[in-house]
Amino acid sequence: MLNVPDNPIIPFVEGDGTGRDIWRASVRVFDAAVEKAYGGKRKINWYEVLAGEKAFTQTGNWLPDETVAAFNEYLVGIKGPLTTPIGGGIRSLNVALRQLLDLYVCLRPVRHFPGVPSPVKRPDKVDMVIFRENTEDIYAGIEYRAGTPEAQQVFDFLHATFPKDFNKVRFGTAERTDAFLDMIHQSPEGKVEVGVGIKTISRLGTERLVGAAIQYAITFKRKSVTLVHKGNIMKFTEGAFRDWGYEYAERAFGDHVYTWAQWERTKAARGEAAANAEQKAALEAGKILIKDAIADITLQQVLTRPDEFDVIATPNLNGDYLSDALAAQVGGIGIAPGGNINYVTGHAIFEATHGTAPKYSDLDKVNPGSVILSGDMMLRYMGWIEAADLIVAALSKTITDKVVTYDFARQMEHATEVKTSEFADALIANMDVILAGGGQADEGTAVGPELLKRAEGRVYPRETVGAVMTRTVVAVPGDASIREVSQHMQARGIHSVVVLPDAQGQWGIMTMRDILKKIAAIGKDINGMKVDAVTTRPLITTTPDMSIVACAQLMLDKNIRRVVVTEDDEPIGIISDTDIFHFVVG
Ligand SMILES: NC(=O)C1=CN([C@@H]2O[C@H](COP(=O)(O)OP(=O)(O)OC[C@H]3O[C@@H](n4cnc5c(N)ncnc54)[C@H](OP(=O)(O)O)[C@@H]3O)[C@@H](O)[C@H]2O)C=CC1
Ligand SMILES: O=C(O)CCC(=O)C(=O)O
Ligand SMILES: [Mg+2]
Repeated sequence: MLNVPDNPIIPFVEGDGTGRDIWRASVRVFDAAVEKAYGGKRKINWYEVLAGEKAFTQTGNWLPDETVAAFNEYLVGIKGPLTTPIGGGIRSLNVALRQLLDLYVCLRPVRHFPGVPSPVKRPDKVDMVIFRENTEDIYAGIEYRAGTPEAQQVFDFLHATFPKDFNKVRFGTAERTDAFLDMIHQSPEGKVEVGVGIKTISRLGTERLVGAAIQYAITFKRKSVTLVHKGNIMKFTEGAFRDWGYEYAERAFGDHVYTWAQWERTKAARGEAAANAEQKAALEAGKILIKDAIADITLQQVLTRPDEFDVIATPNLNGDYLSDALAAQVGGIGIAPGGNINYVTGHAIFEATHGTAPKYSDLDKVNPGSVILSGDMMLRYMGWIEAADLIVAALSKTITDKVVTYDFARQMEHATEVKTSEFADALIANMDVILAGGGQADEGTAVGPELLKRAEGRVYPRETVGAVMTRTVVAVPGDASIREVSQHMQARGIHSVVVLPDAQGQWGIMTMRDILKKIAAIGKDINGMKVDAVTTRPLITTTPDMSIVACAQLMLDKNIRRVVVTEDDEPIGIISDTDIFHFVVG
């Protein structure tokens, strides 16, 4: 757990290209959220450090030592994207920072915000968290340019030591090169031009990454961790990643997980039915399923069967591909946040998934959402949950208000297209609306209240409850502290939460009014009280297909102002008398 002062120094790199516009907008959002959430009690002291083009122009160095030292000293930082030239020039500064600070997890959550346009039918089904290994693999950059003495030395070594393997380098000798040129009627060249890269994946590197993913799944009650690899082809790197992942899961988290490796062993010993029964029992007992998938089919299945993927742990390059591909499903790279984290030392640098998008540089045009949400991740990492919640709630509201940048506007009807800076203005203004209680309920966040099944993306007939209800429900356990939950309700501008089923399996509801009644009865001190103390059970519920008129009658008959909407006995929305009033008045 980090010990964060109220006025922490946080180093930042504004970034190249569009990084400049995005940073200017995002930092205003962060400052406003902290100011509004803590009434001035907390404030971030931003400390600019240089990297990339700005660093080179000012110091002649692309990544000055002072920058690395600052990230090292202050533990938590944030950065904009930095340009990496293709095919030559400097190596990635982004990768260098991850390696220098040993930020071994690249954490990239991918989830859909209601109203965000998407190329898929059910973006709401995408709720995945990518744990990308961040320090190893081919991405680490041990490679040698074709025709250099270094490349030749690698081939000479292979030739001398592993001649059979060397023969697999298709154009590794001048003879083989010229034989092919002859076949296609071209003149011989008498030379070898083959670049070479080295892929390394270690047991320890795999274990710390997979361990972080499983720990995350345990903490946030996720259902599965999928190890995504290309181990059928790269057996001793990606295949080992899978095997070490399974071994570590069983060794370090045996009480919490059930692995497909266990399933295979049981199947071999006692047959498939026994293995299936074992897995079923383990999952029913709340264990997390550790499974694996080969990378190519994964890229198809995250599209066709997104609900089968939850937490994903994967080597570096797969994670790079997967994170951009998945971002597309929930609105694109403009809203794809991330963090590079070392959970052992606590060092973390948060940054968007996207790059510098150079064609839009300095146009005040691109979406700052991904850096804003990276800041949200950073604030959560620091334990400043209230500020983070405020950012997410205001961002969500700004999008549902259809105030969006070009990337969303070009896919939406009746959107108001705004500049990067104007999006930040709208978001900050919405923080006040949220705090005044006028916002929509936000989706549950990773910490605290959890989000229940979502109804986003579904269309219900006019004049039914489904068409009018608030389509997200925040649920809390009955043993949560009322104070903490009330703070969440305040930050999100919501007036009620549902309460997870009790021992009898009955859902409950706690409204702001319930809390007020309690305060009126026992005085202001709600410290130490649990949600259960003011929860009403069982719930009075309706279904999304009930007519608005019938629902209004239900509220009058039962003398209640809010009804929870359920489907398959699970809450999917809440409808209030105010919602019905607004609908009727138009
Ligand atoms: N961590 C980092 O610092 C990273 C750095 N890079 C570097 O960035 C440079 C450019 O890379 P490139 O491949 O062009 O990828 P980019 O991610 O920079 O941009 C590709 C496309 O993504 C869309 N896009 C990117 N950012 C946003 C945003 N904020 N809002 C809306 N749309 C956005 C744009 O799409 P459209 O054209 O459809 O509008 C853009 O043309 C390279 O040098 C690369 O190495 C790349 C990734 C990460
Ligand atoms: O370092 C770069 O330029 C690219 C990095 C990248 O694509 C990523 O981390 O996702
Ligand atoms: Mg990338």
